[in-house]
Amino acid sequence: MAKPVSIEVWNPNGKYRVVSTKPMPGTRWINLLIEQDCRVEICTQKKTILSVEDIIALIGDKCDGVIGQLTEDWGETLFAALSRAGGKAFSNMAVGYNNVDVNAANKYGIAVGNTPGVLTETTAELAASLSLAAARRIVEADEFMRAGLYDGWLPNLFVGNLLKGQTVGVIGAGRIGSAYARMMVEGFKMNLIYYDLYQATRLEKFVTAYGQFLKANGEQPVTWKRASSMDEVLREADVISLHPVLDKTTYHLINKERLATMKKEAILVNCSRGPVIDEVALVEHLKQNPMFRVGLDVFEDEPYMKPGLAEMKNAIVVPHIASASKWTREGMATLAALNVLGKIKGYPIWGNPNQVEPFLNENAQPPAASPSIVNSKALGKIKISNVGTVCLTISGFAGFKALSSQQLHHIGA
Ligand SMILES: NC(=O)C1=CN([C@@H]2O[C@H](COP(=O)(O)OP(=O)(O)OC[C@H]3O[C@@H](n4cnc5c(N)ncnc54)[C@H](O)[C@@H]3O)[C@@H](O)[C@H]2O)C=CC1
Ligand SMILES: O=C(O)C(=O)CO
Repeated sequence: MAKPVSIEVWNPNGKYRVVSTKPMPGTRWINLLIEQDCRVEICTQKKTILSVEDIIALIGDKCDGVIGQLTEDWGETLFAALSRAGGKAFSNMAVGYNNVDVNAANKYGIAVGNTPGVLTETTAELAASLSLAAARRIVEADEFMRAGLYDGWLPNLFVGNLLKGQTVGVIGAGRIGSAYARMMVEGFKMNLIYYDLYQATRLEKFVTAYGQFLKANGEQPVTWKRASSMDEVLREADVISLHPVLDKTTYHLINKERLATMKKEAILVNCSRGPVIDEVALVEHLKQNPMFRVGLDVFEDEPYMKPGLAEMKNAIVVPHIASASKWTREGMATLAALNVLGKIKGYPIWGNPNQVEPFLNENAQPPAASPSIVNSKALGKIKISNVGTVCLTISGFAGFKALSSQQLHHIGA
């Protein structure tokens, strides 16, 4: 039997019971829920990662929906418990949902939400920060300074890499990978090589246009190339940033053999998920190649690092903070809450999870829709088309009913 968990309750008389497994930034998400007759219960237990038993205790006998975290194991056991409690909705407060067994959720008819878009630029900025910090050895130099070792300017002190004119490689050029690529190309005039299962057309157009602009101004134009294999990126790029989803196809994408194909002085950045890199192989590679550098936000056995990593001077390690800007974290909380609310209220699903701005406008009511439900197709949920209607502010289900048939379609229909 799990110990009782401590909770904070908002709007105790609300009709729908929504549980958040963690306090989340801001209050807008709470207000949006209580305005719609939800009783909001927030777990305030001083324990960073809640166990399945803890969460079962939180769900209790009656629960309409849960907002959870990427550190939690949302599988058969939890979805069965949520279903028994009458729950119909779960949302991760994260865009990645590799901690969620979506098939198990489908089995119980539970909607699974995530929070795309609002963290794109923030996460890309951290990847860019790690790239720069690694290229210019900022963490090593900072430690040196604080240790009182600086006794005067020297021609060879902390010499790093110039990014301008080098090649940036992106693996997984989706929302975040493309945003990172744009930052590195525009900010540092790097050439781009990327690998993704799909063509990143907008990104290609951006680099082409920027290259033309530079050329027109008498500068060396930047270039882009879509690689036909990931290995091509690893061989050619000077800085490589990983941004794919974590699934069976990307587990240990970077392993001993692939590390060996990279340039000896390359920089590798990971702001996706830890298991995309074989971290044991990485530690060995860092030991053998002191000029090879990494910037890591995520770890294979998070929150732990593989033995030896913490001692490596050529590794910069930060604790999974890539999405940690105030605006983004508050926005993630809002999207997660609205995903759960949308299902409870029977709203349709927003048609384009890449255009979530209307949900984030603090001066307007959010659209009556769930911003992003990843298993909408399996649940046969109605999608609302927001193409060209990003300012749509229908309020309530009646507004949704009033939409024309062109604006609604069944997924897969
Ligand atoms: N460190 C952090 O705090 C954060 C980490 N993330 C991670 O970043 C991931 C990506 O997020 P978004 O860019 O929003 O998702 P996205 O879905 O827009 O992009 C992922 C891209 O990976 C590509 N991809 C999938 N399998 C691949 C493969 N085998 N090889 C190459 N490319 C492949 C997809 O085609 C897609 O373009 C999330 O799933 C999450 O795990 C996201 C936000 C913050
Ligand atoms: O959204 C995600 O996937 C995260 O990793 C949280 O920042």
